Amino acid sequence: MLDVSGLGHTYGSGDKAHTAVGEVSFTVEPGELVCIVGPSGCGKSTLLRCVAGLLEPSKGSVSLHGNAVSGVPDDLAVVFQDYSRSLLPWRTVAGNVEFPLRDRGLSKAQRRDRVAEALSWVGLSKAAGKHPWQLSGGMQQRVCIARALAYRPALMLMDEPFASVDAQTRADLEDLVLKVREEADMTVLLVTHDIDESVYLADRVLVLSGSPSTVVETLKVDLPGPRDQITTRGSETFVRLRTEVAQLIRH
Ligand SMILES: Nc1ncnc2c1ncn2[C@@H]1O[C@H](COP(=O)(O)OP(=O)(O)OP(=O)(O)O)[C@@H](O)[C@H]1O
Repeated sequence: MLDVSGLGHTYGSGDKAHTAVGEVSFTVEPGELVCIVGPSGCGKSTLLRCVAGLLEPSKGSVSLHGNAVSGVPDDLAVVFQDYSRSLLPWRTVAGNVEFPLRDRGLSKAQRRDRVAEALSWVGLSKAAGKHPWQLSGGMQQRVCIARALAYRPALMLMDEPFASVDAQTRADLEDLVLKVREEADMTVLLVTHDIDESVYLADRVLVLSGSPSTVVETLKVDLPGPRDQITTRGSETFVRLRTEVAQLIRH
């Protein structure tokens, strides 16, 4: 579905040039959940912004369904870390989720059904009429996830989506992503700096080196489903994989 080939990005030029992403190649297959993990500042967000078409890479290419990405593709939704700046404060929760659907060629009834379905996936049906500022941080991030789901993108990109919420909410949101990904048959590419989170969520973990980043290793996560915060994280396979990722990042 997604093919990233020889992608690199340099900010600035001349003396001030800074190469954030060296050369990165990978693919994501339909239905996969792939996590990108790497040391702080290695260029994870830069890479994701290039994949999203928000930033033009200095070299290499990105293609979605075989079509070169230049500009933000229609078939893609992004969930950012900063949920408070992602939502429109003057619109209700339902209004925020509906907002991107206006250009999808859907009738009013279809839009209403999609909003109701997405809000029920994230457990926010009862908050449909509230405004973002009336919700907790975790609930606001659930609205952002619902908005992405209602859009039904071929690919959902998530940039450190749980970094700004408390530990318990983070665990709940991780499980929410695993659940809705099954229900909505989503393909997800998620960036995180949290090694445990990457192993817990992913089918494959892509480990990046320090900046200018390259792919150090791609690890297949052979953990059985459904995953569970306590038993999965306590399993021998989980501990082996998280140790492997930690060692790869350290080198
Ligand atoms: N707009 C910009 N102009 C210049 N340099 C930038 C810009 N955005 C990011 N950088 C630099 O590029 C490098 C990679 O940044 P990026 O945010 O992609 O890394 P990251 O791996 O997502 O970091 P973190 O894990 O800390 O969020 C950093 O050194 C950063 O300072």
